[in-house]
Amino acid sequence: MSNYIFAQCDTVELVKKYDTPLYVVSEDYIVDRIAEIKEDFIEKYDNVWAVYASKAFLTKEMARIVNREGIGIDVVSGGELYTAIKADFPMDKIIFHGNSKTYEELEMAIINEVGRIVVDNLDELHQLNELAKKYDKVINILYRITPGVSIDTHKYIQTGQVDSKFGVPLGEDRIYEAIEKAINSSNINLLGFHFHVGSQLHKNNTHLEAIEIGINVMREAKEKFDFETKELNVGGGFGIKYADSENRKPIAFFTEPIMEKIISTCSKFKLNMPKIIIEPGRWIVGEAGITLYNINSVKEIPNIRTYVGIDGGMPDNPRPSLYNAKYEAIIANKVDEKPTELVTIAGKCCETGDILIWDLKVPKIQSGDILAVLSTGAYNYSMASNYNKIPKPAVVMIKDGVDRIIVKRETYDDILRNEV
Ligand SMILES: Cc1ncc(COP(=O)(O)O)c(C=O)c1O
Ligand SMILES: N[C@@H](CCCC[NH3+])C(=O)O
Repeated sequence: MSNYIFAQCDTVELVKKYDTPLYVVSEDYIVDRIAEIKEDFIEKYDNVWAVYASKAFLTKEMARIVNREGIGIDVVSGGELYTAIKADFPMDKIIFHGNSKTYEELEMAIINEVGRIVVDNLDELHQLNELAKKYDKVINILYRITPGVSIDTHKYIQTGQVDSKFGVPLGEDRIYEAIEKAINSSNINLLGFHFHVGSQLHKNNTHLEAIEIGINVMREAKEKFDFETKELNVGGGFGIKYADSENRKPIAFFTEPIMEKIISTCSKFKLNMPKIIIEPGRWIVGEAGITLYNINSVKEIPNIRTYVGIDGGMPDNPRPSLYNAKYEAIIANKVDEKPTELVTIAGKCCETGDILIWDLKVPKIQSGDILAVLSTGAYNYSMASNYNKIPKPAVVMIKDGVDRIIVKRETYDDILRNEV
């Protein structure tokens, strides 16, 4: 009987060593994805750049890996910025996002000389300019625009539609008022524009539609204010494989048409080519991760369904309950056995909706078996909570078949550390 091998490691042995639930992340996979971005995007075109959207998965070690591989990082909160600082990430390679940044977060970004701040609204611009004056700095910014496109993904992970909390809306010339204000702000250096249309996209048409809209803003800004756009950041959102019916596309599937479209549209309108930035998160790390669980119980409701209770669920992976996200899984200690039954993988929270997988085909299983849920590298550890006072799992990173702990398992005392 053989066990499931992930990133050259026997997952059952990992469980013996580190216990469950356990996030396991392949460094080799992450390095391969970044290498693909370098080869097919960064080295292929002039004046382009990639930053990793760290909200997908961020630890100090992840920031060190991304830095070593030579791309930038996007952060979206003081906490993510702090993690990057503690990992000695070069501050000029950081882009700071966020639709509702606090005064303290803006101040932190300024003091630490973050490379670019993506400004979401005019209140933020005003605060930033005042803070920049206080610290006698000039801040590089991009405006996040809301392109107003329709997006083929779950409603909760669409971002670029007209009715969105993200970015400066394009209706009623709001963006031109914002551009003029930025140009006239003493301590602001407007570099250009950013949009992010949505996440887990398997088609490239939405990016292309948004590019047309973005370049139109560039064109009008040139006409109205003689403003030359130096940077256009087209966001991330490139999809990965979760279910068997999906496939991760090569990065070039997105970047080639993106670059073609930008080059041809800029040339049509006689605009200089700006620096083009992409921000993949999930695409770099999603398939790099799996989660290992112990099966606690197998409960059959005759003629209805069989619930398989595991030692994790919603707190370590909220995506199924939040977005109805689908996952594939295997029984790690029974990979050679034929799937014969259909079961439902139930999380351990006191919550009916805490179901990780509704229908999973498995061989005959029993308590003590190990479940490996696949493609959990993105938005699992980073979205984990302590609901029901459940400690967060450890994270093990694997390189060349050698495992090392990068985040220790939380203890009950860790959960209570700030309580009086
Ligand atoms: C501004 C921005 N950039 C990049 C990303 C990365 O998204 P993904 O992980 O889907 O590539 C997101 C999240 O959707 C985002 O909001
Ligand atoms: N957290 C989401 C995506 C949000 C991406 C950031 N805007 C997910 O798991 O799919």
